[in-house]
This record gives sequence, structure tokens and C-alpha cells, in this order.
Amino acid sequence: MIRVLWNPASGRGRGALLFPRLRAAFEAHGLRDFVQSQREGDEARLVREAIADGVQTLVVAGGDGTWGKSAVALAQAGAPARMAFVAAGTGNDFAKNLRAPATDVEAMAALIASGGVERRVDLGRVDGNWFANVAGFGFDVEVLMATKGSRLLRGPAVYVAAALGQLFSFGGIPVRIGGVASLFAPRRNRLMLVFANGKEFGGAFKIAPMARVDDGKLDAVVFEDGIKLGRVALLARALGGTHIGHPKVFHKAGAEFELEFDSPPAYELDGDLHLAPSRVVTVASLPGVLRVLDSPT
Ligand SMILES: Nc1ncnc2c1ncn2[C@@H]1O[C@H](COP(=O)(O)OP(=O)(O)OP(=O)(O)O)[C@@H](O)[C@H]1O
Repeated sequence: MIRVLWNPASGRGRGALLFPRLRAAFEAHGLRDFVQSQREGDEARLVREAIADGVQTLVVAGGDGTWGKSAVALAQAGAPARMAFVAAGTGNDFAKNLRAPATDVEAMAALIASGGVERRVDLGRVDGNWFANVAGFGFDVEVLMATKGSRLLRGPAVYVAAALGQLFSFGGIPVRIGGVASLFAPRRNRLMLVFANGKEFGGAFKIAPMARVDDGKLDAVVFEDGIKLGRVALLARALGGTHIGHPKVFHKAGAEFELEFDSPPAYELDGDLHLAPSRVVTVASLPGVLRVLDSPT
């Protein structure tokens, strides 16, 4: 049994605009089971209902927020159902780690109808909160707060514009990082810490080009703070993925990291803001917990 869960609000309304084409593409293959999320956070309820109804493949049409919440709910349910990704959001980053053509609705409908292949992929967690694509601390959180205020832009421009706006005002975040030997740096002011399961985030940034969603690890990418003009150059490099190797950027893959902040930090998971309950935070990979439908090649 195949069901399509779609978010009309993803992509700032792109989900709703895409729906007639989505429906036509799936109906062409005899797939007629559609449910719409009604509000933010509705995904967990809809995933539970899908499992109770015997859904084996849950197609989720949205962006990273919808995908992340659905993936977490599906993985936590422990049911043998698998998830397929159709892009209708702003960044749509997680699906860039799969072979299936998430941005091509007609091709996805054909692939899903044919069954595709099943893969196991990792998720991640910050303390007890799970995520699919990335967890971010520091500058990333400031950027996300700024994007919530931007209503004029669409697509990756939302993040790039917000990032530029925050570049000169953000003061950095003091943190000590443990868990992987080469990152045992003393407590230092950092611009940003990203723990990447997938390769890209923000729709435009190749934050961890070497990351794989099925390696049982997260890729920690830590930007040391520096002069404000240096931030611009670093951010520009992150668009192309060439920040890795820069002397102010540390990269290390690992299964678990322990972070010690001065006070409980705010962080973002797949574009959603959270506040840690304590100033010591654990970030870890959850190997192979999600089944996904992918292309054979
Ligand atoms: N009916 C709804 N009305 C408003 N928000 C919804 C609704 N259904 C789901 N949501 C929420 O909309 C948010 C944004 O969706 P999503 O992340 O998929 O799109 P996006 O932000 O445009 O894309 P991306 O995260 O790839 O940049 C999610 O947090 C989701 O929980």
C-alpha cells in the first residue's frame, strides 16, 4: 500500500501549487491515496495513521522540514515501512543524497509504482531529538531566525540573503568540543557548528561534500570565528564546498560528539529551532534507522 503525504505550505506555498501535477502523476500509475498535513508538526500523527492503515511506502512531498519530521516519526515507530521523497520545499537538501530524482514528480511516480529499491539510511540526534539532514549551532541558528522574517524571497535565495544579513552582527558562540580526538580543542569562540548527515543544507551550501547518509557517522564541520570580512569569504566557499581544508574550518566524521557550551544553546534540526535543556549536549548518529525507497542506479 502506497500513500502520499503532502505539505501545502512547503516551499512557501509551492507544495499547494505542485499538488495538481503531483496528483496527476501518481494517478497515472493508479496511486490515489493522498493525505495533506494540516499544520506544522502534523507529520507524526499522519505517519502513525499510515502505519496503522498498513502503508508500506509513504511518499512525502515537501521540503527538509516535512521530510525530517516524517522520517523521524517513521524511524521511531520501528515499522518496516519505507519513505520516498518528492521535492516541494525550499532547500530540498536531504533527497540530494539519494539516487531517486526527487525533483521530477513524474519520474518519482513511475519509480515508486515500480517498487524501486530499499536502502537503509542513518538519522542523527541531538540529546533526545532526532533529525534527518543537519543539526546546526551558532550562526546557523541566527540565519534561520532571520529567514523566518523574510517573506519576499523564495528558494535558496532565502538562506543566502539571510546569511549575508547576519554575517556582520553575530558574535560567535563559545564551545568546547569533545568526542573525537582531533577536535579536542579548548573552549573557543566558534562561528558555527554543523553536524551533517547529508551533504548539503540551506538549499545552496555544500556544507559536508564528503558526508554519506549510510556511513553510520555524522560529519562535524566547525567554523572557527575570525575577522568579519573573513566570514564572507568562508561563506562564499561553503556555497561550493571548498571551505573544507580552510585553516579556520575543522572537519571530522564521528559517531558521537559531546559539546559543552557556557549556557544551554539554541540549535536547529532540519530547519526547526530547539533549546537544549542543559549546557552539555550530545550529538550522535543513528545508523540505518530509516528505510527509504531509492532508484536502483
Ligand atoms: N498545513 C500546514 N500549514 C503550515 N505549515 C505546515 C503544514 N503542514 C506542515 N507544515 C510545516 O511546514 C514547515 C515547512 O515545510 P518544509 O520544511 O517542508 O518546507 P520548506 O521550509 O519550504 O523547505 P526546506 O526545509 O527544504 O527549505 C514544516 O515545519 C512543516 O511541519
